[in-house]
Amino acid sequence: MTLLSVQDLSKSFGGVAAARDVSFMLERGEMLAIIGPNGAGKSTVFNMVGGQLRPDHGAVLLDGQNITLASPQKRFRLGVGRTFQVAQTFLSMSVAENVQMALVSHNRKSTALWAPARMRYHEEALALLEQVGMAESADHPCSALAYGDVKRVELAIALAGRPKLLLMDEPTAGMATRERAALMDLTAEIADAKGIGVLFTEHDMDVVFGHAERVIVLVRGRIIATGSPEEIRQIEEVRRAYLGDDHALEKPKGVSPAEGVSPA
Ligand SMILES: Nc1ncnc2c1ncn2[C@@H]1O[C@H](COP(=O)(O)OP(=O)(O)OP(=O)(O)O)[C@@H](O)[C@H]1O
Repeated sequence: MTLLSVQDLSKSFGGVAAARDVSFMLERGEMLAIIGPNGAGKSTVFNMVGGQLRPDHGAVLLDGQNITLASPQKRFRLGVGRTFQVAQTFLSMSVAENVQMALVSHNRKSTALWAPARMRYHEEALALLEQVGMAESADHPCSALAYGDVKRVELAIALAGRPKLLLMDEPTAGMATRERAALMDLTAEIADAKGIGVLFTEHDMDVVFGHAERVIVLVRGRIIATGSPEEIRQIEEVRRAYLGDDHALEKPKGVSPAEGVSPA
């Protein structure tokens, strides 16, 4: 069964139609990017999938279950994980404790029991940190990490909820170019291994064309194209939507989009 099915989602703010009849599907293990110029409606669509915004009409189905009106918390319990544009970690806590908190929360234990919970889920947290290459920093405070490493910890936190679907809002914002490719390679590897569908918005076209398997192009709230990165790059209408940024749709230098960008 299709993991995520988005059907005719529409949302207006006053007179502005931010999303108009947006429909798409996402399969397990797939990396799907939503791109579009500023104000195209990317965040609006993303937030309707995540539950932060209620659509005017249309439906969101996860594994066939209608979650259109479910709260973000309910979606989380059903397997929708999310990372944010600005990483959300507790800086004063250690790397491991941040992941343990997420495990406690996923297992619905009250965070009021946090003191004894410090001992709980330590092994599981370490296993998740191992997956994102951060096990060696388990005891460091998050505040001591480089930003790219914080984003890896955030990925481990999202994985603690055992998501089927991972929503990543501008995952590489604020990161150096090499770190961007490495984070997205890691995400693709984990998504593939665990069969997690990943939906992400992204302004960096190198990231999009190097790491998405499929791309949706939104312009003024409407999907104007869907296809592989190679197909999307060839569509004249898409090129026009990006006029003013002549090189936005060029191939990343020396990289085949099918192979992705190699980690640094
Ligand atoms: N809460 C809101 N109230 C009023 N208008 C809104 C609201 N949220 C979005 N809009 C409008 O809806 C349209 C789509 O906005 P949205 O933020 O979804 O676009 P975006 O593609 O994510 O843009 P960006 O790339 O700049 O983040 C824009 O015209 C925006 O001004």
